[in-house]
Amino acid sequence: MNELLVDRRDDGVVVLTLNRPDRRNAMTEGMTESWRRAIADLAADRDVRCVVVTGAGNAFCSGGDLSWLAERGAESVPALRDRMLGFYRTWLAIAELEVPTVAAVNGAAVGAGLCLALACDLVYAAEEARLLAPFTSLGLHPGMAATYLLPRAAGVWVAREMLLTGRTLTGAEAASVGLVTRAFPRESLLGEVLEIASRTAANAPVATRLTKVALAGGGHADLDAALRWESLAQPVTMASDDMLEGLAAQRERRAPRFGNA
Ligand SMILES: C/C=C/C(=O)SCCNC(=O)CCNC(=O)[C@H](O)C(C)(C)COP(=O)(O)OP(=O)(O)OC[C@H]1O[C@@H](n2cnc3c(N)ncnc32)[C@H](O)[C@@H]1OP(=O)(O)O
Repeated sequence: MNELLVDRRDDGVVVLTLNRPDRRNAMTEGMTESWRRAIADLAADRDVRCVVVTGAGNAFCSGGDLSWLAERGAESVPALRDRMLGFYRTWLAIAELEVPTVAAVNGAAVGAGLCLALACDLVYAAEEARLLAPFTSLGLHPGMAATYLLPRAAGVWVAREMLLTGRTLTGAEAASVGLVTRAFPRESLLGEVLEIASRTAANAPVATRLTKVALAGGGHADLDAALRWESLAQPVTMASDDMLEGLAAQRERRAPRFGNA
């Protein structure tokens, strides 16, 4: 079975579906390798406008495959360090894509699976989805940038509760504390996300890529850095045909027809 499904839609949206529903889409080495190739392909493809990540079946992703952890073998700490760094970097390469990325958290998002969702630019969850990061109850230090991604998304108090006590949030609770962008009823989640992704994909590609890059990682560190970036990036878009097309479309009350990235 293909553990990662890649669906390229006509509107420039690509849907990546983690596909091990019987194991709640737990990450294996095979899935990780498929992910590495898929992200590299997307990074090189100028026709891609937006990437959606979701899970097959009733879960988003249950994190690292527990059977791999249980059968850890005799690997040394330095060897495990290299392996884990490679694992984290492969999955979090989604954060390096220049196009907007959207997580559709259709069900449980656990540990590294939750971090994968939080590495996306927008995160929408099913209201009843369970979101948790139970590393320490498994005897593990958090990984997959959990100690960075959770406080950044939800603030220190919620992040500490999730990482120290193992608190589980529903999708609705996660939306109310700002851990995710918004929650939808499970049955309408994917439709809503595809609609949002399609709208995002219809915006001017260069302006969208530059905006995504500016916002990645939480935005610029200070006012001056933001002004310096914007005073370079905004003129790039002012000089583009896309801006003329956007203005004409607004004037003529029609949808814009933008060029390629
Ligand atoms: C380096 C990375 C570290 C981390 O990511 S730490 C976090 C590790 N992940 C977890 O601790 C999650 C463990 N799983 C769960 O808590 C639950 O599952 C869920 C909340 C995700 C879903 O619950 P439900 O829908 O009730 O499913 P179910 O009956 O618990 O599981 C169905 C089958 O899926 C297997 N499974 C679930 N998660 C994993 C996993 N992470 N790795 C390997 N297998 C998993 C189960 O064992 C079971 O299997 P069977 O049907 O044979 O009993």
